[in-house]
Amino acid sequence: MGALDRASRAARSKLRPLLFTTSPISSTFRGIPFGCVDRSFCSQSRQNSRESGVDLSQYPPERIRNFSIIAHVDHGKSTLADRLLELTGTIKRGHGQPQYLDKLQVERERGITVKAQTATMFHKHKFGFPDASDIQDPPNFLLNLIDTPGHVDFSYEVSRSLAACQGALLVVDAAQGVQAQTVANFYLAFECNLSIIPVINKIDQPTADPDRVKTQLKSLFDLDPNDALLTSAKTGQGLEQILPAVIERLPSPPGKCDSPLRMLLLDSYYDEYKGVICHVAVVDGALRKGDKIASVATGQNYEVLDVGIMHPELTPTGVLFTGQVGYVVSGMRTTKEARVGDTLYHSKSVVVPLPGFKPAKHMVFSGLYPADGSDFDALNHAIERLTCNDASVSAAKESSTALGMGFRCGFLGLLHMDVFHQRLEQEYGARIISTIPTVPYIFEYSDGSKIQVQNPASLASNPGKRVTACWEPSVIATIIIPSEYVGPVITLCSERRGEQLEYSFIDNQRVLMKYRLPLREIIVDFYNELKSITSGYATFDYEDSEYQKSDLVKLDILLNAQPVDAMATIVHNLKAQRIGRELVEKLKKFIDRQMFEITIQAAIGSKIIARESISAMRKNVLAKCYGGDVTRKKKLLEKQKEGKKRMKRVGSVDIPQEAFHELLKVS
Ligand SMILES: Nc1nc2c(ncn2[C@@H]2O[C@H](COP(=O)(O)OP(=O)(O)OP(=O)(O)O)[C@@H](O)[C@H]2O)c(=O)[nH]1
Repeated sequence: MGALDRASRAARSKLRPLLFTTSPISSTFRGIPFGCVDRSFCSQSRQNSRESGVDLSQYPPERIRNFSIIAHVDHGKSTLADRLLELTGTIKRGHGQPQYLDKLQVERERGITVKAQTATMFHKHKFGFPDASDIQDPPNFLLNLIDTPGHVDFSYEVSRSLAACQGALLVVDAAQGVQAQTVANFYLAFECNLSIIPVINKIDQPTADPDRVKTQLKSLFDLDPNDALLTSAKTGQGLEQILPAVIERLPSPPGKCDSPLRMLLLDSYYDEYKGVICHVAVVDGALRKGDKIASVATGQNYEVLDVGIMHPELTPTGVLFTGQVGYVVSGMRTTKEARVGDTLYHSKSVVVPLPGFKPAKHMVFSGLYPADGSDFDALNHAIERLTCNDASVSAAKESSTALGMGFRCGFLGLLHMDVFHQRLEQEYGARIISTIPTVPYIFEYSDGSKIQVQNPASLASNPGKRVTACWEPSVIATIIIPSEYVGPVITLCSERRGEQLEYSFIDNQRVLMKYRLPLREIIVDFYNELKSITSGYATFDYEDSEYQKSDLVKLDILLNAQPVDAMATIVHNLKAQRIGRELVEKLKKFIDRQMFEITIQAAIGSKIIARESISAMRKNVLAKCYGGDVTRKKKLLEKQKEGKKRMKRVGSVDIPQEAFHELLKVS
């Protein structure tokens, strides 16, 4: 029985009372007039809770709802978040910037969310409050919305966001229906015991079929079809139901106002002026500017220099109370201090640490080197800063004979790796060379010792020791496709050494298949190929599974008979010949002719399995520049010099940056 089945069974047996809280008003605050809850809580804090006109003392836990928006990629999370921010007046209608919470350049360029973003909204909720004065009063609810990424590589962001929430809007595209990441995200929320409100979005589309989606929600998750809200984030239809449903169906945060402070560190990023800015959820107690706080993880003490909410920009409030989500600046300067999942508390108090988060599991490793060796310090600085905002990346220093000093980095997937590279270049101006991505293999030697290999180069022949066995990580992949594409998908999975575990219809048109696949086989190009053979209709998600015994070999690339450690890779024996040939051909295409002949070889141990050569020639950039203009000649020579900077000299051979990039694409 697969993990999904287990979770599904669990869902069916114990979910019902948990998820379908359909009563209009939760008894915790039914009939409590606004402003009358826990007066002592309000009065003790009023003096310093108004830094920017926002009085957080008006929002005890009963008046707070923390919720995430989760969905498959492109089902409309960020657009829906925009509409909710507009509805509550948090941002102006027609602010001219769609997907407001997708702030990173990489998110805007790729049209995907990669970082979860929190925004605090204030909302006046009238329904169910018999006290008429309540309606006259200012907004009576504080809502923290967390927009999450949809792509499988960023599910760590999703699971961290869910830890700060008590509920989630599960958004499903009315035309596409439930997709692979809808399933994955549902179970993430389910495991966190969140209450779920199903939202069927994009009902304005001509092909929308909300009834079919309701049937899927019922059959897959046992969600009551009557609980689903029908919306269009594009036209605004049905949106007015969302916030009342959030307030009435989701529980308030459970913390204790009069207990010592405990804050969960959710996320952080580095700001040039303020240092590290931490996003926190206040689980118990209250935090004020000037307080002395300590970290459970590092034992270090800090003074709170600034504290506030994301509304949606940083808005100082001077205080955060139980159940609220906001930011804290406390003079932390490095990532090593701001540990995601850490518990922060008042220095002199004694607290039980919060459970924190499971450490991120790195699925893909690759070497990152400065394109120009002298930029190592700059790259070091950039990685240090960026890992502060993306705690799921690991980075350890390593050195390569070919590329000099660099880092071995661990990522959650290939898209994650790609996005990290792009952010390094865009946000920090770093120019990098990355080596062929690899997965963490396990090798056993004749003396019985076992090692995990994250860098193929480190698998150097070990004198006196022979490799006796090896294992590779596998995943359980969930693929949802229209039934007419079943044949090609089965062929693709078999070519990738997959083993079918499940085949079932989720409605009368679509099939859900589960495969066990070696992780190595899906990290490069599997998703693209799957999309192309199913005309874009397939959706795919995976969870890691156990290690499986495998027949692996180290494939070396040699330039002029010298092995290039940065180009070594570990492959399955059966595929070694083809991959070796492809790597050699790619390199031949990208390496320019030089003053001497270059031989490129692929080898397993001492056996050469593929060979190409590039004949000698000096590239004369001035060849077509007949006669006269000396400035034009100078310009061409300058350009050539600039181009050379982007080359990496390995032995005596200059290799352009693109050659390394191209090698990443060989599977
Ligand atoms: N027709 C229609 N299009 C919508 C609706 N909501 C969102 N879209 C469009 O769907 C596309 C994806 O929307 P996003 O809000 O970026 O989706 P997302 O789920 O946040 O995407 P990721 O963050 O990449 O997972 C955009 O082109 C939106 O304009 C809707 O209700 N109707």
